[in-house]
Amino acid sequence: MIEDYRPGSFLLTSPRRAVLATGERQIVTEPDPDELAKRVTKLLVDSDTPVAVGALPFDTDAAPHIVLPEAARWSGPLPASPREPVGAAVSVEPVPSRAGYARAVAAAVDSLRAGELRKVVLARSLRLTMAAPVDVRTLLANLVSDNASGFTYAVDLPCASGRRTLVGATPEMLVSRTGMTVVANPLAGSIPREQDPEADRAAGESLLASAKDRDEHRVVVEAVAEGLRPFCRTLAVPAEPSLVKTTAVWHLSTRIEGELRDPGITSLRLASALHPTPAVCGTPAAAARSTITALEPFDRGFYAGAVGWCDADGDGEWVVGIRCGELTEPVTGPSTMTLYSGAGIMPASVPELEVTETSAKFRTLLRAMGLHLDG
Ligand SMILES: C=C(O[C@H]1C=CC=C(C(=O)O)[C@@H]1O)C(=O)O
Repeated sequence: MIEDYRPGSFLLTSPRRAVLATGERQIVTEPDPDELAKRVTKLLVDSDTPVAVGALPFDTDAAPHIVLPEAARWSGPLPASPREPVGAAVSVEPVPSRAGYARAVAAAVDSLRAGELRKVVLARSLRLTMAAPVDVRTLLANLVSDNASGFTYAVDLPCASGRRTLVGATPEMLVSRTGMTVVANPLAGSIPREQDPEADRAAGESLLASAKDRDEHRVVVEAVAEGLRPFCRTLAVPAEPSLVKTTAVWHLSTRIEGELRDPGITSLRLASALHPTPAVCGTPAAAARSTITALEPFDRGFYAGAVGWCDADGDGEWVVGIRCGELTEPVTGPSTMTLYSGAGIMPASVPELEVTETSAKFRTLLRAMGLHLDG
């Protein structure tokens, strides 16, 4: 299926299936969640378009980008393929610097200890100026090969001229709806993987035992359960997190499953009810958002948003838009790829460890691009 990806297409793969959508019949940018879900469902029911695809930005006041494509098709999980080079970077600019990020984390820890906040997620970026155009199809194939148990995606984003594409491989599913069954799988609490298998296992176990990480995780599970409860007749929330791993990091994970009260609630409506969870924002959400605005020197755009699809029955799958880069291809001049990586900050956070954790998270994209850089 990846062979058929073209610039401008939408692709989302999961361990169960992949969806590829091409062309744009209509774009919906309504920010109100109820209105957005209603409008998209009406367009799907009134047309022969099988699915709507797209992304919600991090900022819930900003416009979503939901597309009714010309054509869409599903396949089973995508196979791994031989790795191919993607392209070299001529310059790499960390924004903020690693030291600047450590200072922002220290400032957030001060606010957390003062009791204004319970948790906040702070991100940093790496701006890569590319020596040659990036072949997104090859990048996607490399991401799929490295992240068989994750969700690889490419979304075309609104752009005044040239092209902007969000590309990534996230381990985190925000929410899926299949008939009356709703599943959410929040992740939060992380530790970098180790090369040595014994040390790697020990790192995972230390994460599972870490009080700071379990608190950081609990905040997200509580918010997701609270967000789903009004829509669900039943909701099963495991008391204990489990471990999941990507090639770069271990995470704490909790799979929540519920049964919908009302078949009219679509996967898109559920996604916008949950987004942004404290896995990307914090608690309380409004205070966390102001802290993010004050401490991060960039606009997140669609990083830490949601990416997914919704069909005419309301079924669909939405993932958290992390472990990604935003590729900007201007009409003239070099392409840039801005990678984003964030970490949940708690009162017990140590700034240098959050720098190391965000470095490890950059590796998902750096590795798939064939770049051996220490972000
Ligand atoms: C915000 C990111 O990760 C989130 C998801 C899983 C674990 C996280 C953590 O442990 O900090 C983050 O909350 C990111 O990768 O940019």
